[in-house]
Amino acid sequence: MSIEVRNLSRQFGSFKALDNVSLHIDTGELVALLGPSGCGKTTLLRIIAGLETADSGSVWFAGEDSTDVHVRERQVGFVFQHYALFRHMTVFENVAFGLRVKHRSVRPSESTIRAKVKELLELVQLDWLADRYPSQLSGGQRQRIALARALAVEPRVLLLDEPFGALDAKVRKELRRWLRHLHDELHVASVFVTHDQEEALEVADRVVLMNSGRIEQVGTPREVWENPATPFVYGFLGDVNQFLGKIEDGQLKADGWTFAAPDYAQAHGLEATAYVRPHEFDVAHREAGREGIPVKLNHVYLAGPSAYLELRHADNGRIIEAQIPESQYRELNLKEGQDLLVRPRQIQVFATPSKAAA
Ligand SMILES: Nc1ncnc2c1ncn2[C@@H]1O[C@H](COP(=O)(O)OP(=O)(O)OP(=O)(O)O)[C@@H](O)[C@H]1O
Repeated sequence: MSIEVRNLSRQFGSFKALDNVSLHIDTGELVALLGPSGCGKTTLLRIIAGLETADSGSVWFAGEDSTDVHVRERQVGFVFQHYALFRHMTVFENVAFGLRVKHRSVRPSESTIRAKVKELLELVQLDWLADRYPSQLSGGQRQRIALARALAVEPRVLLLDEPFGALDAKVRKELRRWLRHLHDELHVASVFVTHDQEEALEVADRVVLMNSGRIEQVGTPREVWENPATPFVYGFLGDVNQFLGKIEDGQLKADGWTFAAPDYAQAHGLEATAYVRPHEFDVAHREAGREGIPVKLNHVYLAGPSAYLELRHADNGRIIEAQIPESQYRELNLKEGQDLLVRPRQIQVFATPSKAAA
């Protein structure tokens, strides 16, 4: 079932938690809401679920206006970060709960409930834990049971709020891959909230980047990573170097380097910033006739297949961070204190927001 939200806004007092948010999610899509703490991710998820109401805007399920449909009738399955299972119930009874509390007229028979729970436990690959209590499970197992419980009522959409937030890095990684498989099997529309960019980029079909109650960009992981639409997205998805300067004739001059800025061909004297990711620099020794930004190698940090170089601009002392393959670091025979040149391979220029708006 597709989900659509149109022009949603929500204020808490004078604080705008959501500011005119519109989004469409297709059946079968797994979408990540990604952004810093307090940007409105959970509020958006809760409004989609029907747990929270918007001040204005609408929520559509399968093309039908569901803004005023009660949470119970929306057929959504939820999983929250600290979604406590019922401690006094076995795993089996936890998963059966949503079916047992159905109104008598629609409640399945006991044998149907038992078959359904068994099937769900097999789906989350934990059927062997049916008789255990939540306290006898690991964190990852508990989250999978919470998912099985959410799925018991056959939700048409699955909403997950930081479902793996409280788990350690290794378990998180396993569970997010597993979620991806499960989602594909179920073919529902799923939305999950995360502030972990790696999690969003690895698992989701599309990523919705949120900031201060607004959507900054929606795209596939590749689109948002390769073509960040705004400075915020650039900064949020990984490390980035910034070069501040002024645009003249479609070029940004900053830190002794000329950055192409074709989007601003007509601008003159406009303040702007070039963004360069650490791995988008070529690094070379300084030689006569070779062009680049002159830097000194301050410090090298080796981490597995990559070498992280902390470089200091030779003229103004500003720090530039570069990342090169460890093999290249060895080939270049780099030593701390050496004079080097760096050349940006890929850049993006954005006008400084306040000036652009003026
Ligand atoms: N019931 C409420 N009353 C007042 N303010 C609220 C309420 N719910 C949320 N807010 C505020 O709205 C903003 C957005 O909250 P929300 O929980 O949606 O953010 P989030 O992006 O999910 O953050 P996090 O990643 O920290 O969970 C926050 O500043 C929060 O303090």
